[in-house]
Amino acid sequence: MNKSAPAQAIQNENAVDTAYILEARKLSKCFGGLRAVQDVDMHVCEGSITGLIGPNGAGKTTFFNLLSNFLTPDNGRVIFEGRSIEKLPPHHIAQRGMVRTFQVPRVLSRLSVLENMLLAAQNQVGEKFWNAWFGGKQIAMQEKENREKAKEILESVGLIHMCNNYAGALSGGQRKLLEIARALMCDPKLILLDEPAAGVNPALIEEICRHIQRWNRSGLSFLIIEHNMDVIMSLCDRVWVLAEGSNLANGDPQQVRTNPKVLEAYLGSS
Ligand SMILES: Nc1ncnc2c1ncn2[C@@H]1O[C@H](COP(=O)(O)OP(=O)(O)OP(=O)(O)O)[C@@H](O)[C@H]1O
Repeated sequence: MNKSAPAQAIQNENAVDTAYILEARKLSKCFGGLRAVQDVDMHVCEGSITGLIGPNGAGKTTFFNLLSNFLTPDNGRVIFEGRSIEKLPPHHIAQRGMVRTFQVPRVLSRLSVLENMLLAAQNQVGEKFWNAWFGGKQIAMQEKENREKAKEILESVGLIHMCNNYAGALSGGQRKLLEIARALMCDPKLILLDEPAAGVNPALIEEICRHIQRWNRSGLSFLIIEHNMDVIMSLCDRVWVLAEGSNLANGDPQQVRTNPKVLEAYLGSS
């Protein structure tokens, strides 16, 4: 894991830097006349925790939607582990190892916590599994493995005691945790987290941060949108700043925090 990899300029359209697990090149998206994301470049170094910040309406969630192809970019490329993914459907991107969460967690309220986890595993095995293993015995074996894996992950995030409860009975913070736990069922290499601390009580925020650091130590990379600057400052190696849909700045958290352009963008938006 290279925590102190220096930023390297994006060189030419086809050169791929293998130190970057994810790279966005000139990504753009308009909604009618509104340029929500405009020519945005960004990279995430392998093994890093990278932050994405900016005032409300800066284009952060739209940018996540473009990275994960929940929205089709008007222009630009998304490169994950050296290969273009901007034309792949979201579930194929997840199978390659990049998974995301949402600002408002998308848990299935009327399924149990455990069932929510098992659904994520089905996405992971996808067509490959169903095509290759049509026999009931193999499916049963796979289900047993998934169940064990789900319980292990739930245990590690402190939700195991709720595994048979409806997901709808979880608190807002616990839903965020379940969404991250569900992402782990896909054995990701990179997780995109959209505001993991929003609406979460301080004790649970600390717990979520500790989990993120623990998973990161074991090799998982993160890209995190977050308004809570304490979270960004304590977790991130590098921070990218968007304002009005464009790149404003990037650097280590301290550089970004004291950058006059960044301060102005935030103060100007209040
Ligand atoms: N589906 C959509 N249709 C039209 N406009 C949209 C759509 N999604 C986002 N926008 C607009 O694009 C701009 C960027 O929105 P986005 O949600 O990406 O910002 P954000 O930085 O994530 O904001 P916040 O921090 O408040 O969540 C906003 O002006 C928003 O109103």
